[in-house]
Amino acid sequence: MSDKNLVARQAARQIESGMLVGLGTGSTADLFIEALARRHREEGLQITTVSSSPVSAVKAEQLGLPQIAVEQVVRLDVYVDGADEVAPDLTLLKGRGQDLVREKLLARAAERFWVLIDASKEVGRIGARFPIPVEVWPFAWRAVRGLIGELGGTAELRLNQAGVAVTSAGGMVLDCRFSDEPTPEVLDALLSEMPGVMEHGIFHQLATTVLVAADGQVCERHAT
Ligand SMILES: O=C[C@H](O)[C@H](O)[C@H](O)COP(=O)(O)O
Repeated sequence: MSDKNLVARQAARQIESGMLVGLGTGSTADLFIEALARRHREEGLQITTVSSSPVSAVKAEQLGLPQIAVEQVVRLDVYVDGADEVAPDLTLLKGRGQDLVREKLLARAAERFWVLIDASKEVGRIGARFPIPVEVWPFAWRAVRGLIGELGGTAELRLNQAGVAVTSAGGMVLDCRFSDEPTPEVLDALLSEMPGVMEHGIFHQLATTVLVAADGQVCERHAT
């Protein structure tokens, strides 16, 4: 079994009947959805789910998981998702996919936010491997790119085979790099208050537990 599958199953085992569970997006979240659906089907686990993306919503529906719409959510018991990078203080980088707005909304609304990774996602600081995704209103992308430049960064408009990549919330994505990088805390605050920004991929002080799989074992890291 792959490390991703192992960590997904371990997280699914920790879900209890009666919970409202947020479903993340991505290959690891997919494996968690499958493991959760198996428990629902085979063990009668009684849960309600809410999805962070249309893709996860379709998958949950196909597997028979009871769902509510994100519009109905005020608080949820646990949000479970993958990440692209995890720093030692459990700051995350997310958003290689394109569903940041709902992902962060659910992560913030959750009592607990469990992050599922294999050891390859652990980094010394976020931004070490991947650029920081900043989701922008389409009309604002050049202006935001200018503001990123004023912070000493560079921003590249994300493209895909169809041309410009458009997120599930209708935004465009600037993949940003900072040579003289401010701390994640400072960058989080600066990007969050920047006009034209819908959301960004720094998840600071949101994760409560990171489950890390390596060599067939899972260990847990908890926020302090
Ligand atoms: O927007 C995408 C999400 O942030 C994913 O959770 C992240 O990219 C990790 O994806 P994966 O589990 O496929 O590595």
